[in-house]
Amino acid sequence: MTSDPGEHGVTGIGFRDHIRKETESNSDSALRMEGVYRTYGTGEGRVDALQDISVRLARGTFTAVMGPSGSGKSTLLHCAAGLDRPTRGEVWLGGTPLSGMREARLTRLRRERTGFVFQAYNLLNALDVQDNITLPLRIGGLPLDRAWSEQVVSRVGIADRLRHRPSELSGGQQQRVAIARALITRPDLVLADEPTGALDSRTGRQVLALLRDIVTELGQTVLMVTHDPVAASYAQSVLFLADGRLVERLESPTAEAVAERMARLGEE
Ligand SMILES: Nc1ncnc2c1ncn2[C@@H]1O[C@H](COP(=O)(O)OP(=O)(O)OP(=O)(O)O)[C@@H](O)[C@H]1O
Repeated sequence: MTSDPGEHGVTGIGFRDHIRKETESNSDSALRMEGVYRTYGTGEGRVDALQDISVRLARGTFTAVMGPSGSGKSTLLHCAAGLDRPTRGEVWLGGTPLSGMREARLTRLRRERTGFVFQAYNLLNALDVQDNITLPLRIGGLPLDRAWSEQVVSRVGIADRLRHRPSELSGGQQQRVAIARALITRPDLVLADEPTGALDSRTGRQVLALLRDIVTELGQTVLMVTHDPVAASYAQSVLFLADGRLVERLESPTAEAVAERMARLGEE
């Protein structure tokens, strides 16, 4: 059998396959970061907040980010969400590369493709629960998918509170509303920054179980920054940062294994 190395040779096929696979795997991924650096300041005041970060989050996965204070966790979250731009490297959100994107388009993409859950809930008390949940749609001029909205509201367990104001809800209920708001656009990536930081441990665990359930039951992808090894143990994998570098990835973490890694990285 003969073959034309120009058309079928290892190099030609390999290269085309490589490009095709890259494109496919990027759209399979909720998030991909490749060789990401983020440097703040110059000279004496220079801080290398992220150094050579490469990571890929498959859709429908729950990943925690841990590391000592100042290790770059928030910077990683912000670069992943397009809130901050890497100094070097590339970020793909749901297969779309973010570098070079104009600010207005990046803002739109962020509204449509990411959902944020904060420690402090950040709900608007002037609006009732229903309007808080659908606010990202109104801000982004996006249509309401009624079936998805009902599924989300019922899954987070606040269907009987839709006409209440956030101040009339417990902390755990408010965080559930915030999770529903993060999900309403059916984003590529839900970013959670210390989502249980303001909750007692029992309520915190219920919120973590909910985050895990939106991954397994609704197919969402969650990236969560936390200081708490128990919180991290709800994720399917944990990324450990130290001095801006990704130093370890732990699969199927237990709280004990996470705490042990953190102690090694110098944090109690
Ligand atoms: N806008 C900025 N300008 C200058 N330095 C910054 C800026 N943002 C972050 N840094 C620095 O980058 C490093 C990483 O910060 P980052 O907030 O990502 O860490 P972190 O792991 O989230 O910390 P923590 O757990 O304390 O919240 C720190 O040294 C921080 O001081």
